[in-house]
Amino acid sequence: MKYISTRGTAPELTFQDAMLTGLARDGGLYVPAEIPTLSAEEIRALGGLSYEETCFRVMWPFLGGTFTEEEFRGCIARAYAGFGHAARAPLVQLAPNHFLLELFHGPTLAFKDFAMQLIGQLFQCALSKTGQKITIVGATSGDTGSAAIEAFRGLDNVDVFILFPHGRVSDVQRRQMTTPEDANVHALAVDGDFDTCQARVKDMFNDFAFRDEVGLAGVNSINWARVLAQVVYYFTSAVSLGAPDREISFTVPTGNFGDIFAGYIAKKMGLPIGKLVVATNQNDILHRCLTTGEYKPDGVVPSISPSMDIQVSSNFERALFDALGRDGKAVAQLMDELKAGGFTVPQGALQALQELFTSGRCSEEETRATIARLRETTGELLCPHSAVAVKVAEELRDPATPMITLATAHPAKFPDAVEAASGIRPGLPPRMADLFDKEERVTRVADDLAAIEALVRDRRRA
Ligand SMILES: Cc1ncc(COP(=O)(O)O)c(C=O)c1O
Ligand SMILES: N[C@@H](CCOP(=O)(O)O)C(=O)O
Repeated sequence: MKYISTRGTAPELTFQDAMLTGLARDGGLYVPAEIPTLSAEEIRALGGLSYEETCFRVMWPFLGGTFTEEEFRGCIARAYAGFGHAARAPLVQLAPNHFLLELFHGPTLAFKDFAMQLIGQLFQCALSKTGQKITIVGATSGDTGSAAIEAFRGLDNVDVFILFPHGRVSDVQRRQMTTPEDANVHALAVDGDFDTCQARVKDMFNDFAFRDEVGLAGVNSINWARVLAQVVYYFTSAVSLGAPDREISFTVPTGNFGDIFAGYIAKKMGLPIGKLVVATNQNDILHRCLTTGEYKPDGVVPSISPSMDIQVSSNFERALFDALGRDGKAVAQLMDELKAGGFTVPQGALQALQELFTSGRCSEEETRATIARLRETTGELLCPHSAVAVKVAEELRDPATPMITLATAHPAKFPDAVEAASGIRPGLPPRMADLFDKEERVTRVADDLAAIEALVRDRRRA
């Protein structure tokens, strides 16, 4: 199994190297050269299996011998042992043929834990063999950062630097990143928005001298292993509703396009997915692009679903690569145009994307109203991101096809927004009860690549 870059000129890598490398050296993202498939019989056989066993069967064909079966099973077992629900990703019914996939029972209460807990284990397993020491840099709009810190804190051979937009994450999200005491984790509050943070992370990867000096690695969804681990819950949930013998649709609250791209991979692997619905908040660049073909970022507007406040959506590049017939040169050209302000998706590629993805947008008012209405009618208290998706799913779903809407975070991560909408203030689980009593440790940084690199050099342990 080989991994290739979406821009076509970086070296082909194994799964392990793609995982430890993060961004490709030509600025692209790694994808498998070919997508392995599961037959209808193999998918049917997933019925009734544990989350962990499904995880093994779905991911194993992508690993290409990087880990032994025993090592990989051990990583999976350790990754999900700490989840607060026996099913790991339980489904609850909202309405006839409309289901919510609760992805917030992991240690940091967001869907990021599914991939981050697992790649934390996979990194440790790989690094213990190579003896390498690495520096992880990550950008977050709130959830990736805390999940990464939780997965990698306390490790001797890994330093972690998380860039988050100053003043634009919830208090719970910020404290999850700033209160761990471990010496190997560093929360950096950047003057800017998430796009600024992600751009600086990519700049660090594109500065080869720095990259090689500090042994840079990435745990954002630019890392293929992150996306792959998120494919699993599409299988567990669809199979529990009758796949492969009936078609299932999904609605995904979308920002960096990683989670919905995992759904697309599940479909390519053979899972019969009907609609894949991209749900955006008022930062609706993906909805506009899928409707008109124009991709022109015009500034992030803060919303009550802050983790989706993104305009430069990393994984869209992976979807474009396939829609453009895997033409790395064409992708590189569009990405150059993006740097200069924006691009127009060529007609054929747009049509290919529109055949795969449907999209919708949910306003702030609609998000609040959906939180309140769902609480009243179903008892389910949604986080604002999940509410965006529920609203869009309600509008776009076909009543005859089961729709699974992804609930990506626990409402207690956004207590102010949820309380303002529903009158109910969601509480954190008892294990996090002291979050607001702990001391915060955070460094405020300007949007200045040289200064950020200097800080990383200075703080990482020799
Ligand atoms: C709670 C929540 N929902 C949705 C999203 C969007 O997911 P993606 O960036 O994979 O599109 C994010 C951020 O990634 C998030 O943290
Ligand atoms: N919403 C994310 C943004 C980063 O996404 P990633 O999936 O690329 O790590 C966050 O919460 O940080």
